[in-house]
Amino acid sequence: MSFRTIDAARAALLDQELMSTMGFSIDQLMELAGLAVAQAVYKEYPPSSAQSCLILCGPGNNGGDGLVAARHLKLFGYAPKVYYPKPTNREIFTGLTTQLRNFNVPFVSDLTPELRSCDLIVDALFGFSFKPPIRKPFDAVIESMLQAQKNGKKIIAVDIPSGWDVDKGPVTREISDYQPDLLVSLTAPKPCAKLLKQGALHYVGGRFIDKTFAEKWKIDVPEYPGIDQCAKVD
Ligand SMILES: NC(=O)C1=CN([C@@H]2O[C@H](COP(=O)(O)OP(=O)(O)OC[C@H]3O[C@@H](n4cnc5c(N)ncnc54)[C@H](O)[C@@H]3O)[C@@H](O)[C@H]2O)[C@H](O)CC1
Ligand SMILES: [K+]
Repeated sequence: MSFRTIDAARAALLDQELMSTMGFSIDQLMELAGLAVAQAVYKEYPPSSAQSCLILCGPGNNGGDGLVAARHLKLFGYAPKVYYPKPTNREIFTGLTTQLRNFNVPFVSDLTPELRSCDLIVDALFGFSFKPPIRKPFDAVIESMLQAQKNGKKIIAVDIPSGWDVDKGPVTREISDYQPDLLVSLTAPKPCAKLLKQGALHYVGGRFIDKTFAEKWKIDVPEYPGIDQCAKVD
């Protein structure tokens, strides 16, 4: 695993620079991030092999990436459902939820039956701003998600496997055995990505930086194939 990483503190600074001197808006970045996640899902688990996806969305921007991914997954031919227990009132999030309602994507509140019936779980609970330990109600959500994985469901983690310390990995007891089946790192992998188990699938997405910007931050721009929004990390 010879990729370069960016730690939690610098990832937040990089994000701020993208949205200040680089001239991006959060909507743009989130759209490209969520699209990258949906594309990585499609590449590894095409709708011919897996149809129903449960998207678990947290209270921050990681959850927003999940909402965007849900819309693209629907357009790609999946049957996504969204679990979003702590929705925020910020305009970008209310817009994303309105879009999903207009796309007839169901918002579900009873997690247990949904985890039982889905094929894929998208873990968009927490990203690079997560600080352990996990607070309620998300401790129980993550526990149920891990139980579903033991029952054969595949987990796609958005940016960080939720509950992992961004820089140190699965340090707390509750999530010590959590390993996603697929991780989609956004902009660049965080240090915890080095702790993915052998054989786990790993992509980088968030195709919004060029080589000059990447060099300044000492990260890599992956070799995105053609017009793809995500690239596999070997
Ligand atoms: N440049 C990029 O790559 C982009 C990445 N994006 C995504 O944004 C997240 C980071 O988003 P942020 O809003 O800063 O934070 P999080 O989503 O990680 O979570 C904040 C949220 O979670 C709560 N929280 C924190 N710790 C805990 C805890 N222990 N228990 C319970 N709740 C907790 C906190 O209160 C907040 O509400 C990044 O990872 C990418 O996925 C952007 O979408 C686009 C640019
Ligand atoms: K996540």
